[in-house]
Amino acid sequence: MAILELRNIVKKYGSLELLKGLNLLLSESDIVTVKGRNGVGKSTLCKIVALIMSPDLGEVIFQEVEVNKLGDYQKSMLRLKHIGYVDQQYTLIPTLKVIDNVELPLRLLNMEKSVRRKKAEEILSMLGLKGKEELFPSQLSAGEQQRVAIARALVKSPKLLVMDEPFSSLDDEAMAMVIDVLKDYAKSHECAQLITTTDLGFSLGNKIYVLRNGKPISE
Ligand SMILES: Nc1ncnc2c1ncn2[C@@H]1O[C@H](COP(=O)(O)OP(=O)(O)OP(=O)(O)O)[C@@H](O)[C@H]1O
Repeated sequence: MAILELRNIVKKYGSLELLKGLNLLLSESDIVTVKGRNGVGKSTLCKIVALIMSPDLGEVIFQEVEVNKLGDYQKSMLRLKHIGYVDQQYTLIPTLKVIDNVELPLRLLNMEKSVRRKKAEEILSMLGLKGKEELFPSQLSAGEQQRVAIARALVKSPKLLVMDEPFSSLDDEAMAMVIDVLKDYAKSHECAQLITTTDLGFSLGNKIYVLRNGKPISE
C-alpha cells in the first residue's frame, strides 16, 4: 500500500528551480535512497516528504489524503503521529538528557511515562547507546548524537521515516548496526523510509535514485 506519493513536484527558490517535476512513490516497507551532490535538492525533498515544506507545484498524497488541502494543525498532527524525521543537523534539544530527547515525541502523544521510558530505552539499546541515557547531547560524540536523532525518529513507530544524510558521522560499524535496525524496522512495521546521501557509491534499499541538476534519475 502507498504511504506517500509525490506527483509532479517543483520547488522554487527565486529563479532556482528544484526537483523539476519529481514523481516518487513510497510504499509500505520500501527503503528508498536518493543520492546527489551538495545543493542538488536532497534536503528540500526530505522536507517536502516530511510535510515540513510545501512544494510550489505538484501534489503530496499521504495515506490517500492530499496534504495541500490540509491546514497547518492537521499537517502537524500527521507528522507527530506518523512521520519520523532526522534532519542533517540532528537538532537534539541541548537542555534535555538523551533519554528525554528520545521520549519527547511519546510525551507529545500523551503516552504513559513508564511505557515511553521502556520504549526509549529499548530503541537506544538497539542503536548501541545503552549507558548514554542520562547524558546531555553535548556530552556525546557526533556519531552518537546522530544515532540519538535516529532513535527519536523511530521511537514512535512511524509509518514514514525520512532521514537526511543519516550516516554522515557514523563509522563503518555503527553504520552497519543502524542499517540492520532500519531494514528490520521497515519489514516488521511496514514502514516506508527515505534516505539521502552525497555518497554516489552508496546503495541501500529497493529503489535508488540519483538527483542531477535538481532532477531525479532512476539508477
Ligand atoms: N530557503 C532557501 N532559500 C533560497 N535558496 C535555498 C533555500 N533552501 C535551499 N536553497 C537552495 O536550494 C539548493 C538545494 O538545497 P538543499 O539544501 O535542498 O540541497 P542538498 O542536496 O540537501 O545539499 P547538501 O548535500 O549540501 O546538504 C541550494 O542551492 C540552496 O542554496
